[in-house]
Amino acid sequence: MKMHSQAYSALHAVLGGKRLIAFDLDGTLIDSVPDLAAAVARTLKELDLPSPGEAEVRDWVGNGAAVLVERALTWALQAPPEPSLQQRAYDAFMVHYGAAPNTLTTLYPGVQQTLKALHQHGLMLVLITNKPERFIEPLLSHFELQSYFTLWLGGDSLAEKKPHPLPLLHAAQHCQIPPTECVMVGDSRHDIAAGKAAGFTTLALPYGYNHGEPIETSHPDRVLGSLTELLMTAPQTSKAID
Ligand SMILES: O=C(O)COP(=O)(O)O
Ligand SMILES: [Mg+2]
Repeated sequence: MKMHSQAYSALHAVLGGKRLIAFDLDGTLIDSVPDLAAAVARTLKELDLPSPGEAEVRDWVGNGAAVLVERALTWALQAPPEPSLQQRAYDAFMVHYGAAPNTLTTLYPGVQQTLKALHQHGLMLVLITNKPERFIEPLLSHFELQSYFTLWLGGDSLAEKKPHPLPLLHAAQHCQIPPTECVMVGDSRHDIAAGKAAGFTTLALPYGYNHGEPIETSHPDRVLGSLTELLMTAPQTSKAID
């Protein structure tokens, strides 16, 4: 057990000098796969195709709704879908998910408390997800998180989505904060790649959706055990980056 005098503020160690934190949504703040999987299952059933389970859908999340639907169809057909079927399935998925985006979805532990504390600490918080923009506000509002965010961007808000750095650079510019003072917090290789390309510090969470790969393989600046590690005063451990 380390002495209290050796304790350090993880908030300062991780976020010292930082002014903007960009959060990913699915797999970082919310465990949304149960509702995504239910919407995918309804979509495929409607098309008389076999339905995948949550475990499959978990590995398909990360590149937005169109790619999720395309992966589900490719799995069900064992071949890439024709464009007309892809469009029908996408339209059906948007209706099904839009009708029930928060029935089975839960917040990960410590999310509310961490966002509130960071916001009170004066950090600018933005949300950058690959989820279609129309689903963001209903989810944030359901979980009472929207007041913490200055800006949110979906996968269809701009011309490019993660892993492209555009949404991150757009957020930094919107908030007039240089990328060197910005952090990207996410669960997938797309968050880490976008963060690195934008010149943000990258923090990863290991519990989300990363196509079945450990997030360490994307070499984030630091892997957190949970979001609350951004706030805790903790003894120095091997997890510190420098
Ligand atoms: O919708 C997705 O595919 C992933 O969304 P995320 O960027 O919030 O993880
Ligand atoms: Mg994610």
